[in-house]
Amino acid sequence: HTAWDGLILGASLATLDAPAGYADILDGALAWKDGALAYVGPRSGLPDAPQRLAREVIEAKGWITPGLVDCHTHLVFAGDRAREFELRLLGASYEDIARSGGGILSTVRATRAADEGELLRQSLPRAHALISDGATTVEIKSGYGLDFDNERKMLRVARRLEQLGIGVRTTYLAAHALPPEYAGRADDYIDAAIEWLPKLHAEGLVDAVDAFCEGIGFTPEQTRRMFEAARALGLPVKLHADQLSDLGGGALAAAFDGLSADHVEHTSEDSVRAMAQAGTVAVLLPGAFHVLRETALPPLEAFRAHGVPMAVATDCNPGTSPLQSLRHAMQLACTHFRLSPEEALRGATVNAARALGLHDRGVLRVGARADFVLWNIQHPAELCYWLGGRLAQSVHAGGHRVT
Ligand SMILES: O=C(O)CC[C@@H]1NC(=O)NC1=O
Ligand SMILES: [Fe+3]
Repeated sequence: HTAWDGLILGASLATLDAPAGYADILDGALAWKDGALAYVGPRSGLPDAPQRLAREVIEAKGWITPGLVDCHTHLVFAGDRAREFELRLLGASYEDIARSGGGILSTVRATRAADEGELLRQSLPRAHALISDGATTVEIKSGYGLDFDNERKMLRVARRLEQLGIGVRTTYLAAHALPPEYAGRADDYIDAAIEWLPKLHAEGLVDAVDAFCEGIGFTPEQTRRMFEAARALGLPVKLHADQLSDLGGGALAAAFDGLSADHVEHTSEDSVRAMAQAGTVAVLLPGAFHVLRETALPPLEAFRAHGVPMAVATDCNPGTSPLQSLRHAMQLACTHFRLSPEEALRGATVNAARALGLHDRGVLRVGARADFVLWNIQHPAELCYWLGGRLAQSVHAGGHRVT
């Protein structure tokens, strides 16, 4: 279990008889000041920590971990696609549905029809669900608006979810699908999406830029143009890469020093090498793999062999991954991708923060954001073991208790 080093702050005194090898176990006490962790370590050394918290930790039968970071979600959207779920169970493929005007475009129609307040109202329950299962930072993409006003509306709603006390990082994903008004004119649409970007960035609505590089999405050349526009504004990039086929998406993200390449089921070993070279994180999305009944596994051994950090995220979206628990995504990553529970937890904390270009969270250390979760578990592997259930006793973000 020494591989857990650096991940688990420690256990309450009640569980100090935890499995041998948890060399870094402390008595789980911690303190914060102004939203950052001011002290971690034995309770006896606590300077001015809130005694209430110290008592809660020490007397709880639980473990503390860093707050979970969900580094890939589409959680702002209107409507749902339950009917499509039925059609896929009757044999329709995801691509068939997309090509016949359903899929992403049906969510685009619903999202365009909802005003900002309604979009926020429909998105709040999904954000609350992620938080109640341990998420304290959530990445949220646009990509169901596909015109300036509606992409802006989505990004504004994403920013407003910070009202829940969590960290929010926004990603501009106008290059998610071709809207009907640009049917057959993908290059013209990319021109328009590039034109909207600086205006949205000027309003403080964009933290990163993404694209769906796929046969049913955009070409590598169109993706490259989107990325060049991001680079011109100093914005980092990430990519929906090699999800259904190998278009060299992993290498394309790496060529722009991308924060991450996501999905990566069909990513080649050459792309893995390029990702390792660039420090690009591989974001595994086992929810979409599971729901689409995908069979191609991401090149996990290549990621491990080349030292590409692996993150795990929900990809919370109405089509391929209507998943509202990052802990459940961790379970799926272990079951489908054979990640160890330690790799899955690292993938939802340290590596997920890295996939967002953040270094002040995903780990418990002095000076980091005071984001942490107190779990009702006796062993950290339980986070990946239990399907469902409510394991989080309390969730703390930026020095405030959010659940
Ligand atoms: O089906 C949806 O609504 C989004 C699907 C999601 N977007 C993407 O580029 N790949 C996905 O799995
Ligand atoms: Fe996605």
